[in-house]
Amino acid sequence: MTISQEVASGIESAVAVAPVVELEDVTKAFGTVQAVRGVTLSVAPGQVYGVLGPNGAGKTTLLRILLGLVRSDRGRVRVLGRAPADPVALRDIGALIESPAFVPHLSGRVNLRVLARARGLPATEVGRVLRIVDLENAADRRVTGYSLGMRQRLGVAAALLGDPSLLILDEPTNGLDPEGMAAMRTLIRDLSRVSTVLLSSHLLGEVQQVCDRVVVLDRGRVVAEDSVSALLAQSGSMRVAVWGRPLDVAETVLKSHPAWSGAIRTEDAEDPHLRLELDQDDIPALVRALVEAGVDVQEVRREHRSLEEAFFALTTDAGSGE
Ligand SMILES: Nc1ncnc2c1ncn2[C@@H]1O[C@H](COP(=O)(O)OP(=O)(O)OP(=O)(O)O)[C@@H](O)[C@H]1O
Repeated sequence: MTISQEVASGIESAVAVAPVVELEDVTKAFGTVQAVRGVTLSVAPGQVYGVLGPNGAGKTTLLRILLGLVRSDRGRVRVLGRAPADPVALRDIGALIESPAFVPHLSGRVNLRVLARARGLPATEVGRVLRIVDLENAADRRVTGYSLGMRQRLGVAAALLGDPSLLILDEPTNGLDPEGMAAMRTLIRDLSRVSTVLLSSHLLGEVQQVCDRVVVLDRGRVVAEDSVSALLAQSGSMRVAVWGRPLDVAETVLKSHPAWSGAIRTEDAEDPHLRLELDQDDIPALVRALVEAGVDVQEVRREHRSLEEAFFALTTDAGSGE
């Protein structure tokens, strides 16, 4: 490789990995309320990135900072390599923040046309985004007759006008029924093939299913920032269910071991077994101890904690230090 080729490929890879969103020590207070406290994170291109946290955690404030709707008090914010509200960056960002506002007595299509025209986009854009969100059949009906799910999809369609490379969606599944949620989830995954998606949610199951990476906020602070799988893996203990005979002996063995003394026998008479939390992956040691005590181990089942449990562990731990 010549030096110029090396430089070119270096530039290419630098561009390829340049974060879409970068926050460094970002803080925002509203009077005495510290909405966002020292948040640092980075969103890579093509990711579905979740901003997760309970009510009041600072999720919406964070998204509003990215869009330049709120100014941070401190810290560095870069969106698509530019400052928030930079017109060049804004042209390449689609956003759905809180409930989308549409003219209710106009059709979905006309609402989108108005928005497209205001942004100098061709009318063909409207057909394109309606197809993506699967609203073509309802496009000529008045928005007032739309279900909440349809309105949310219309909101996403509006955000998609101009084919942005970054989509910011605030609670996109909020208020939707399970069917609407599933449709939105599929849509978000589809969209992530062409755009980076940053979404906020307090619905952990949703985030677990749709996001590649998440930041967990609690009272404005980052309590975790990682891939969903890593967050689940590192979230401490896992739960294990043990079937063995005689179960009394198995119970005595486990209860006499300091790390496993929390084992409990299930109430289920039809399917008696023991359940316990393990601090680390010490299933082999547990099986060995049981076998050495003469227990026939029939089954040991590992139950992964959900992101929900991991999340509550994180936010509870964070709160206990205050
Ligand atoms: N414009 C504002 N003026 C005063 N306080 C605000 C303002 N915006 C947000 N806050 C406060 O900042 C904190 C974080 O609010 P934010 O809306 O960002 O949280 P959230 O995680 O999006 O919560 P939710 O899930 O309830 O929407 C809250 O205590 C909220 O009351």
